[in-house]
Formats: sequence, C-alpha cells, structure tokens
Amino acid sequence: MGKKTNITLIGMPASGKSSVGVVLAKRLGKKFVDTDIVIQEKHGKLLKELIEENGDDGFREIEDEVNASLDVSNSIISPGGSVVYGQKAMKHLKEISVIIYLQLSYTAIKSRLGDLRERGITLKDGQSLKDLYLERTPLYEKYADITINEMKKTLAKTIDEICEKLGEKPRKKRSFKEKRFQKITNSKGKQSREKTDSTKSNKERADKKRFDNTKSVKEKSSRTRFGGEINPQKNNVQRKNLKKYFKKNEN
Ligand SMILES: Nc1ncnc2c1ncn2[C@@H]1O[C@H](COP(=O)(O)OP(=O)(O)OP(=O)(O)O)[C@@H](O)[C@H]1O
Ligand SMILES: O=C(O)C1=C[C@@H](O)[C@@H](O)[C@H](O)C1
Ligand SMILES: [Mg+2]
Repeated sequence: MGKKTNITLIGMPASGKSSVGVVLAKRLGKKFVDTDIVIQEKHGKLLKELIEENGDDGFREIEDEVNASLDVSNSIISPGGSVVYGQKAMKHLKEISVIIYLQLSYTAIKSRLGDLRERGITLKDGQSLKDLYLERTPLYEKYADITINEMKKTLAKTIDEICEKLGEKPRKKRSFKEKRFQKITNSKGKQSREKTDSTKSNKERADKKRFDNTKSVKEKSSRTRFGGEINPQKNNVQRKNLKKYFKKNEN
C-alpha cells in the first residue's frame, strides 16, 4: 500500500464517492478523477443514455473497460457504484490504488437517492434497491483495503476519518475561542482578544464601523487643532486638553 499514490472510493450509489472524493483530493493535494465523467466524455453520451442503449450488462462492459484502462497517478478515483462487477477494472484499480469502501446503511442510501432510473442506476428487471444493496455489499467488502462507516457523519468527519486511517496528519482544529476571537496587540504590546469579523453580528459590525469612523474624525480634528501628530499616551497634558475639547464639542 505504501507506494500507491492513488486512492479509489467504492460504495453504493449516493454513498458519497464523488462528493467526498473531490473534497478529499483538495485536502490531500491530489487530482480528482470521476470515472463516470470519463465514460461520458469517451462515449459522448449521458450515463442513462448509455444504459438505455446498451442495457445494464452492456453498460457494465463499457464501465469495466474504461476503469481497467485508467492511467492516472496521485489521484482520488471515484468510479460508479457498479464498478465492482467488473473483474478487469477491479484488478487494475487494486494494483494502482488503495481502495476505500464508503459504507452506509440501506436506509441511509435509500433516503439519499432520488429517482433511481433518472440517476442511471443499473437495476435488473424486478430487482429492488434492497436486492441491489445485498448483492453488492459482499463485493465492496471483498475489494476494500479500508472501510469507513459513514453513518451519522458529516462529509468533513468522513474525510477526517479517511485521513486518519491513511496516516495523514489531522487538520489542526481551531478552538471555539480561536474561531470567535482574534488576538490583537495594543500599542503597549499587550495582547487581548477581539471577536473575528466573520463571527460578529450585523449590529456589532455596524457599531465597530461607526466607532472606527468617529475615531478617525476625532484624530483628524485633534491633529488640526493641536498641530501635527500627537501621542496621547506620552503627553498627559495634551490628552486632558483633548478630552475637554471633545466633551465640549460633543454636547
Ligand atoms: N455526510 C455526507 N457525505 C457525503 N454525501 C452526503 C452526506 N450527506 C448527504 N450527502 C449527499 O449524498 C449524495 C452523495 O452523492 P454522490 O454523487 O457523491 O454519490 P456517489 O457515491 O458518487 O454515487 P454514484 O455511484 O451514483 O456516482 C449527495 O447528494 C450528497 O450531497
Ligand atoms: O451504481 C450504479 O449502478 C451506477 C452508478 C453510477 O455512478 C453510474 O456509474 C451508473 O449510472 C451505474
Ligand atoms: Mg459518483
């Protein structure tokens, strides 16, 4: 497994091979190859058109051929859910990649899937989704190097778990405090925290803008009145005068 730079995701349709795959590729700095798209490109037709024209078995031959001739490196490969029926394809993918099975319960798959035919799933006449699930599960298990149980996990959590199993460094988790507040250093070099802009409410953002505007107007007018740059921290007399001036002008 050590020398393989590709990763192939297998699992039922809607288990997330494509959606997890593309994010995983970004996370690991790899390329992303969706072999459903490679098939469409190569044949100039939609998957469901290819299934309608060639039947389920004909489509699986096309799928087997395309996946078996995939020549990629440093990539996340996301094939269609039916790739596991293709012996040539699976032999090749096993040779060039680490195979990860995205496992999900039948109920979860059913609720994620919409119209099965519209999605282009290869179902034999009279075969239900449950039949398909039971038929494919042993095949996914047979080819998997790593299995990830996705139940009740967000996409991000699934990706974290894949990285963990691959021995990749975990993403540095920022604490709640770090997300909500940024460190600021005042003129005396003391550090304190201020809410980050993205976590401020609209009212807080508006208040800060008003405060910043007032501050800059005050600074400007103080420079004009007392001439040149001032340093209120060093010059107490000037600071007192300024305070008096602003008090008088604000009322
Ligand atoms: N935690 C989750 N992780 C991944 N996908 C999720 C999650 N929750 C919901 N989804 C949804 O499940 C669907 C997964 O679809 P996706 O096309 O990625 O599956 P697939 O395994 O590539 O299917 P196919 O075999 O048809 O190519 C998407 O609509 C996605 O938004
Ligand atoms: O699971 C399936 O039967 C399929 C899934 C799709 O990704 C496509 O590969 C094709 O439409 C068949
Ligand atoms: Mg897909």
